[in-house]
Amino acid sequence: MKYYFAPMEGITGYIYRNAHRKYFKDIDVYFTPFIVPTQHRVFSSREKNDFLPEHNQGLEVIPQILTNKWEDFVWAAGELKQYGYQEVNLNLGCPSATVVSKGKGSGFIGEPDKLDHFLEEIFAALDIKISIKTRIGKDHPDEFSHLMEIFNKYPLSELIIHPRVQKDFYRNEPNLLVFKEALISSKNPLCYNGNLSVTREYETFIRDFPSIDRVMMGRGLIVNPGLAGDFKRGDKPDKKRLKAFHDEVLSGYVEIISGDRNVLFKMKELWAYMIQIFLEGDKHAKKIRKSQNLLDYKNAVESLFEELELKWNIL
Ligand SMILES: Cc1cc2nc3c(=O)[nH]c(=O)nc-3n(C[C@H](O)[C@H](O)[C@H](O)COP(=O)(O)O)c2cc1C
Repeated sequence: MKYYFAPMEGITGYIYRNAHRKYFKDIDVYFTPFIVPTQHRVFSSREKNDFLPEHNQGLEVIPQILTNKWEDFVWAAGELKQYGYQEVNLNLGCPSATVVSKGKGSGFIGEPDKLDHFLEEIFAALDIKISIKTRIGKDHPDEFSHLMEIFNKYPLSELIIHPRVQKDFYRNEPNLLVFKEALISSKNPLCYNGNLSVTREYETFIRDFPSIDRVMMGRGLIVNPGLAGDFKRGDKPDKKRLKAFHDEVLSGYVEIISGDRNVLFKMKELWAYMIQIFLEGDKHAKKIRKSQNLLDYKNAVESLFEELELKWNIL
């Protein structure tokens, strides 16, 4: 089984990815949060810093592109190839209103003819591997069989399916029935993504889909950065490793982000997930949320690691 770290905008940038790689070795491929090429033909400095090879040493990284203009995709993929990337990923999943209203992300799968034309152009123009990360429809799962006919026309390096529709956002259960049909109809290799957050869910999934050889995890990995090691070997990280990982992420952000407030914003977003592996974390989570400067924040985190137990040490 290959384990992919899902792209997560605002969270899985290069600081996070490098810290993760240092303390948790089980991820085969990291995907960058989406890059949005524009007609100005420049990447933002945030985007560029994220994909620069010197910021991704020793990591297997696939940059993800979000656009519905084939010319912009071709430009961005061509640039990324110059930086040494051999594969890029197209985002057909982002459900956010601002993206969808522009016909991008999961908005793009609501316009299948336009998508087909886009794919025709990019596959004709590019000499680089292209994968797709998609939802199963904009409004309804019934849309997926037609989308699959389109995907099947092109030699994707893989099709990553997050079996929800745009309107689900991240709610509701992934539609495994549609995924099962995709397994039969896809001419391209498939990767599954969605709600693989604990061993029980993973074991049920691999029992039900024994032919799948790659899975992508997002939120579950932010909650428990050691999730892939747990899936592989039942290896659950201890507090020492989690703390060292946390400290590495924090010092990375302190180095590149100016101002406590902005650093704390990033760290607090992480804690919204990480707190879930601690028993009875409410009081400590509140202290972290309320911290206004780095000193308060560090004290709150120190006392959390000292005082709280990890859920799996008790169960
Ligand atoms: C905060 C957040 C940011 C995300 N950013 C991206 C993104 O940049 N590109 C993308 O394809 N998916 C993005 N996703 C979706 C995830 O990659 C993944 O498909 C989703 O979380 C479902 O997988 P999970 O149940 O394992 O979390 C994002 C999800 C969240 C919650």
